[in-house]
Amino acid sequence: MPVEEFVAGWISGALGLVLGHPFDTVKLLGFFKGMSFPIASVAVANSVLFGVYSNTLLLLTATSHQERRAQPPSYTHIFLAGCTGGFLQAYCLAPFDLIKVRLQNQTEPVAQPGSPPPQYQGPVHCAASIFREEGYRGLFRGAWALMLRDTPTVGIYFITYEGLCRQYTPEGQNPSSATVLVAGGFAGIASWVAATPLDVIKSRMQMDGLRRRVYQGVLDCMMSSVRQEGLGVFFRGVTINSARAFPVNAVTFLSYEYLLRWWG
Ligand SMILES: C[N+](C)(C)CCCC[C@H](N)C(=O)O
Repeated sequence: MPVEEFVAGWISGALGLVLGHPFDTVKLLGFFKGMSFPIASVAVANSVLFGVYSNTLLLLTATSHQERRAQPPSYTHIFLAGCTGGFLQAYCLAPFDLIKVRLQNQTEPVAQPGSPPPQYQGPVHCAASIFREEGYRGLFRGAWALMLRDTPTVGIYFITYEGLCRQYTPEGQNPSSATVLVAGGFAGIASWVAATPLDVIKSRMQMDGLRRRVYQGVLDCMMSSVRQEGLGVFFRGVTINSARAFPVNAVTFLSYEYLLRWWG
């Protein structure tokens, strides 16, 4: 199994994250709080995403990444490989994403004097507390919603990226840096716009169970959110998600492409 895609995915994910982290946390006014933990987890997830995508394409089309410019894979194969990558990365990401959401949600904009200390002291303490209070399955709270969010939307991610690259690149050539940046940025926006409805539901499921269980499952969470807040609830955060997605994914794809070219 070619491993360079996993390594390139690892590094490019980390670079993208450094850029995206302030956007990710600004929703909750915490800014650079807890940077090292997301770096590690996003790097792992991105490595799985790109590694599985590329190796699934290899299985489906029998072309390695070096051969793909000369023999471009079909969009159906790109979509299927993307969905596979999205599905498996969601599984690996689930506990890390849960911890991230729990830590971000306890961020107070201004520490209130005399207020009780935060429930979780850091990622390890958070994981241990969830395990103690909610069991092993507690670490996978919201994982279904995460898989539903990422399986189709990572397919959309790679289709958009490849489609835009092909549009602006003469046949058989490598896309220019500008093309990779723009195609990567728009791939990020397209997949995040599509992912936002389930992203909202996923985060609610992950926060559920902290005090008492409110939702029965993904569908129940969707229904009660719509009932209480209207359809607009599915677009909560779509602007900030898109603003974050452009630079993060422009840098992710640029570094991924260049690392692979550099390694041959
Ligand atoms: C599928 N979904 C839209 C959720 C993410 C796809 C892009 C992944 C990238 N690491 C990022 O964080 O933007």
